[in-house]
Amino acid sequence: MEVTENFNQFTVGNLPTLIYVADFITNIEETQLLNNIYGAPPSKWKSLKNRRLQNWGGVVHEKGLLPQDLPPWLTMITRRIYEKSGLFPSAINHILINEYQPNQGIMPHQDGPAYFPVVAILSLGSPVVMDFTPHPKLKNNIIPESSNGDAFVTEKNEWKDSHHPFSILLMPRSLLIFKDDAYSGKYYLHGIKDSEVHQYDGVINEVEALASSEKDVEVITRGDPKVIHRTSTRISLTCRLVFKVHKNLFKI
Ligand SMILES: O=C(O)CCC(=O)C(=O)O
Ligand SMILES: [Fe+2]
Repeated sequence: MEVTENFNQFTVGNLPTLIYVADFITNIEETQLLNNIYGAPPSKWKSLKNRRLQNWGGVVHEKGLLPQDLPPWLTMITRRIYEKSGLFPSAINHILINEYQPNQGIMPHQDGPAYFPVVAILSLGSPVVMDFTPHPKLKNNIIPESSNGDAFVTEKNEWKDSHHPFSILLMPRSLLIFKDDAYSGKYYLHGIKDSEVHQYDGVINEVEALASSEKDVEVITRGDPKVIHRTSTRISLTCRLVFKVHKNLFKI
């Protein structure tokens, strides 16, 4: 599937295919989303070792999705991503909402096999740097994590010659979409460091990200080194499509 003309202008880096859209939502929409997320019943949160998450759209199993209707405050966003990107073959039906404290992150991983291989991540709150690392050659250290069907992999410093590590700065209200090599666990893992200071020297989208950052300027040091001070919580919405949807639990 081709990126819509509308979104083609937002591709960043040299790799197929990363798209960074600054200010995909407004400040008001960001506040409304945060109100809805924190207004959800406390039981909606699941605590992991290094972050909390909410799962929306149903439970992802190896064999597909046991679907649950998405609330309108989420479909308002997923419909916009679906329509503007042109990258999903049908409507987005699964959203993982991750919450990170300033000293929390997500270890390098590839997204699970149940998903159509395109992911859209909407960022709210504190900026962070996401790192893309070439997949380790050694595959004997995969640690499965059951919460969302994703496979997590411990870090190694080996990579294929043609694929080098790179990073991307994720500002609040921005949308990141990646697919192809950047998505495929064969080539890259993505992760976020669990440190309160993130260096953004050399990120592939520095110009695009900083162009819209006036009001976030207090957390960004433009000197040497270029760093972000993560002073507040970050929330991300990981929006994906699970192709196989099971209407009936007992047929799985
Ligand atoms: O929080 C993020 O930006 C990344 C989340 C992620 O990679 C995932 O949920 O699989
Ligand atoms: Fe991921």
